[in-house]
Amino acid sequence: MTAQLLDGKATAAAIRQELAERVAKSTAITGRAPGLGTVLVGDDPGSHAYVGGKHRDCAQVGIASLRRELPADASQQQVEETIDELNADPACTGYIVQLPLPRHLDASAVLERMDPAKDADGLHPVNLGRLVLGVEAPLPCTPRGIVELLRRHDVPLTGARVCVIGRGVTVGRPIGLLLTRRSENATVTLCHTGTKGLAWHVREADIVVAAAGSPGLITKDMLRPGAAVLDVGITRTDRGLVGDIHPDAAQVAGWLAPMPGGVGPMTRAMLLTHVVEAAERNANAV
Ligand SMILES: Nc1nc(=O)c2c([nH]1)NC[C@@H]1CN(c3ccc(C(=O)N[C@@H](CCC(=O)O)C(=O)O)cc3)C=[N+]21
Repeated sequence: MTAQLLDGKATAAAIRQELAERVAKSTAITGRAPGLGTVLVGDDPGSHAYVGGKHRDCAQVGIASLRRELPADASQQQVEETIDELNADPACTGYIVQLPLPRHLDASAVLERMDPAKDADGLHPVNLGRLVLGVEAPLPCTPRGIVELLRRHDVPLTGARVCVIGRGVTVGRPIGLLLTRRSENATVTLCHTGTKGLAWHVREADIVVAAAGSPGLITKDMLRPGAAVLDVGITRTDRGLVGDIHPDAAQVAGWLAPMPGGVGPMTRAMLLTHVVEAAERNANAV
């Protein structure tokens, strides 16, 4: 067997087309295109590349770009002033603070200073709290992108056994909250570096979400034949970008979201979706 493709690249392109129509409508009502702000501190080439990709996506769907770039030695106060400015700017519909921030900065204090209504990443503590409570809010982009990718490929979620590997705040920690909502109704096991018998947990799963940042961690012998496998890991090596799923896994999996071309483009599409949803809320208030 060779796995069917969970094609994040094509799915994200389809979502961008849908969003372009919605942007045109909300812009007609409010008289202003939605704007995505990005706050980028320092000169990490990876971060610059990611932020560049987000603004390319914006241009495609008619969202304006508000780029804020600060030097690697920017002070906490400088970063917080940038946050205050975006909170107050009516041209900024939603924004993100590109993570990680340089180590001398207090990232939690920066995130908490954001207006939760402008949180395009769904990572503001108020919005994460709303996710726990089941109150509507922008969702973390990668988990929402994963659910959307599975839905659009008709991978069944109700009753599915999902094994998540990794407990990071952007993916592993929140995805269980999405997938165990009544509307998704999956059963989720969260594995991490302290897990005993990882292979056993993975083999039980109908859906495997690998978000550990450990290259080639999930091998074909660990998988239940036919499982849907999603690669969320990205590690930069001298061989280029390497995911958490070993390439051989495609021989056993029923579905595969590869890296690149799987979850990454979906994450970006969900970021745009949050900006459009915020713009539509603004248009409804007109
Ligand atoms: N506040 C914040 N929000 C984020 O969402 C955020 C962040 N900080 N910091 C870094 C991580 C990483 N991340 C990626 C998003 C898309 C791709 C993506 O589109 N990847 C392409 C390949 C890109 C390439 O070739 O470099 C793909 O998988 O096909 C990758 C990584 C978002 N992050």
